[in-house]
Amino acid sequence: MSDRVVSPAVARGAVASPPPVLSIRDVQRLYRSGDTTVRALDGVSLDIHRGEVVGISGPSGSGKSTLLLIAGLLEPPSAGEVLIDGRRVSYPAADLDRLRTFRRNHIGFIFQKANLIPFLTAVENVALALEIDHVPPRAARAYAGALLASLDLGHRLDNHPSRLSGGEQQRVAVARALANAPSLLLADEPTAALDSVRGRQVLQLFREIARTRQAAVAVVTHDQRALDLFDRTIELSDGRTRDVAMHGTPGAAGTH
Ligand SMILES: Nc1ncnc2c1ncn2[C@@H]1O[C@H](COP(=O)(O)OP(=O)(O)OP(=O)(O)O)[C@@H](O)[C@H]1O
Repeated sequence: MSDRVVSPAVARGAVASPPPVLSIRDVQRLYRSGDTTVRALDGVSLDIHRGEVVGISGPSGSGKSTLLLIAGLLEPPSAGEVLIDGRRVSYPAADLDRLRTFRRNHIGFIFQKANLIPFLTAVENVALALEIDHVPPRAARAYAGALLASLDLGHRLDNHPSRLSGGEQQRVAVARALANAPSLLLADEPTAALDSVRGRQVLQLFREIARTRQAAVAVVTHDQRALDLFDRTIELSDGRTRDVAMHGTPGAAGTH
């Protein structure tokens, strides 16, 4: 029996289900250099829902990073549109500078390198993300500490990055990305600098985050060994999506 309680209104279809956290609709991205035009994305559409962890793979130059830049509202598409939590936020003429606060509150970014500030401790690195958002320092520090503890870093709060392992640094970066409780996490090769055991731990952490925080997570990865940890994998080839391999229903991918 399912332990999910569904209201009668939802059961009879009277209440619409929530929109996808990320919806990319027929997006193109062209880059011009001199006389040549590169079609980095050529008509990509995809939805990612709450609780889902989706892998994005494909050969070098297939458009993966461009897709994340557009999903993260860091670049506008040349055509098409991007909706976050049902709101149309990015399209060719969109002024993305005006979305800075929206971006901070809806999207968390994780990169290959943790990029922590070396002279701040782990807890200070995470608290800074909150202070930028006008959370008072004491409250920011308390929340950052609790967040790090929830990622098994409670014993590392006062360590500087140089005293942390690569996997620990990446978990601090994950905590920093989660600080503003985003509904969408975008990770670009987050495990590339880690060995396979620590890489899997970070991906398992994403699964946990998707489940417990009902976030949507998109992870660009080259790592074929990690594909079983995604609910779905979207493959890009020459700026187009190819085969979408389903590994199961959202939240059902391996926790092994
Ligand atoms: N700023 C830019 N100016 C011109 N061309 C670009 C720019 N950014 C990306 N491209 C081109 O767009 C295409 C897609 O690049 P993108 O970085 O998205 O691919 P990728 O799949 O992330 O590659 P990799 O796995 O090597 O990081 C490539 O042909 C690339 O050269």
